[in-house]
Amino acid sequence: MIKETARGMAVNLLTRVEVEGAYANLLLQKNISRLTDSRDRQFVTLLVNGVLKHRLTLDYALRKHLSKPMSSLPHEVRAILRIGAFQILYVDKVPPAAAINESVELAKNYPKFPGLVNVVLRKVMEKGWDIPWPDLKREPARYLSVRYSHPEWLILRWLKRWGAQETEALCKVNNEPAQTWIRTNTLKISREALKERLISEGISVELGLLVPESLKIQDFGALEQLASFQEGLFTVQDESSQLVAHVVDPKPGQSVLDTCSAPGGKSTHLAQLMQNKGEIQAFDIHNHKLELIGQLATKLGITIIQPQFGDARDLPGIRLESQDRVLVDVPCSGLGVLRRRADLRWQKEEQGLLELPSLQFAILERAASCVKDGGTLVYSTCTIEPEENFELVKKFRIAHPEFEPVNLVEDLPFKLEEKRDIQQAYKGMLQLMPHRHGTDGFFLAKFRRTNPQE
Ligand SMILES: C[S@@+](CC[C@H](N)C(=O)[O-])C[C@H]1O[C@@H](n2cnc3c(N)ncnc32)[C@H](O)[C@@H]1O
Repeated sequence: MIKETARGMAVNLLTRVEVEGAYANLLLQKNISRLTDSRDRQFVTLLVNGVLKHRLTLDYALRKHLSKPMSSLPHEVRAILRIGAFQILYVDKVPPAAAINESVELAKNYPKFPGLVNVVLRKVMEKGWDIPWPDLKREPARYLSVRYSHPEWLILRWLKRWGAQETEALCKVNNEPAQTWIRTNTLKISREALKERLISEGISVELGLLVPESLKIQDFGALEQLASFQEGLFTVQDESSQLVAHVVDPKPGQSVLDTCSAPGGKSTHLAQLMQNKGEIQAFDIHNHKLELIGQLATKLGITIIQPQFGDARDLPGIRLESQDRVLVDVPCSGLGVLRRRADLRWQKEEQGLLELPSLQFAILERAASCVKDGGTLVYSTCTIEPEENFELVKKFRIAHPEFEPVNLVEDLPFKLEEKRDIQQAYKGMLQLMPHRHGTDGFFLAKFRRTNPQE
């Protein structure tokens, strides 16, 4: 095994991802603390996530300079080449010559390969992006797939729906580094006071524009080590996810049902908005994840959440028409968060996508049955696929005329700018897109149960 410098650890982890099919984020979490310098920890994370995200493009560029197939090389040598090429092509702060020298050093663990690594990476440096690409006009899917490192089946879906320009814009944004957002725990501190506190802890902070609790942070080491984090003054949550609880709009004292709730990001936000008064039944089908809800609630000083083990298609123990507010944050394809989850794009298959809507619909229908007369139902996903979003909502509306859409224009904590967003919001729906809104891809729909006889 290669020595554990930052680059050495990145090679070892990427090899394990490839050979064992291990999850990169879990491997990073487990191993990274062995590096004592926080800059090394950040660098390993950058290399591992960067190589996973850009793997298709990196392999395409490397293959142009290799005389043998990548598959004939040992896994570790492939990882060394990818890490080298990633630094040369994507990381401005590493001089290309340093990237090559460090890669050759790593390759010395594999006696036949330092020469090959040196020659190939020198060519990557010389040629840069100036290599023959597939033709955008003739082979748009292939071009976008290798140029932006996305699976071709996914590009084909998007091209059919949005055309080349919009698909390219989306792919570009998916490859940008994800920003870190946190949510102020307003039960303990105001956003302004938290901002000051974080600045005093050496962190760069910017106020978010979409919701009143969000802050964008930069230049932090390990968040868990900050006193403000340990005191439960905030939790990490993307800004678009923070919108959901505001759209649910629960009031103190109400009964709230969160059908798919682990690890508790939205349940705890709902509790904040309820001033920790009332009752939240938080279901999830994975028992081990329910513990996370309890841990997060305790840390944030929240006592009104009752984690419940159960399938949201059944919701055992929840009476019909008993809840003031119901949130249905369904399991989904996650294709709105490709920027944030480096290897997610390679874990998905089209067949899996096609199977999701029937599960989502079954959950939504059972959840809807729990909404009181006059109560509201919010459906949310972190995807941009219409089958899981608009089309599913349309089917629900046809099957359930007892639910009317709730106009979101007034309900959102920020002002919509684009006409098409406003039109959708009037019909109770909002689709955020990474390339148009700068957020994760996120979908929301809100309905109210009405009594048709009245
Ligand atoms: C999008 S995540 C929920 C995130 C959560 N609302 C939050 O904000 O932290 C979807 C959750 O649904 C759960 N899940 C999947 N199938 C389910 C089912 N049939 N019934 C209940 N929960 C389910 C998963 O375990 C996962 O935790």
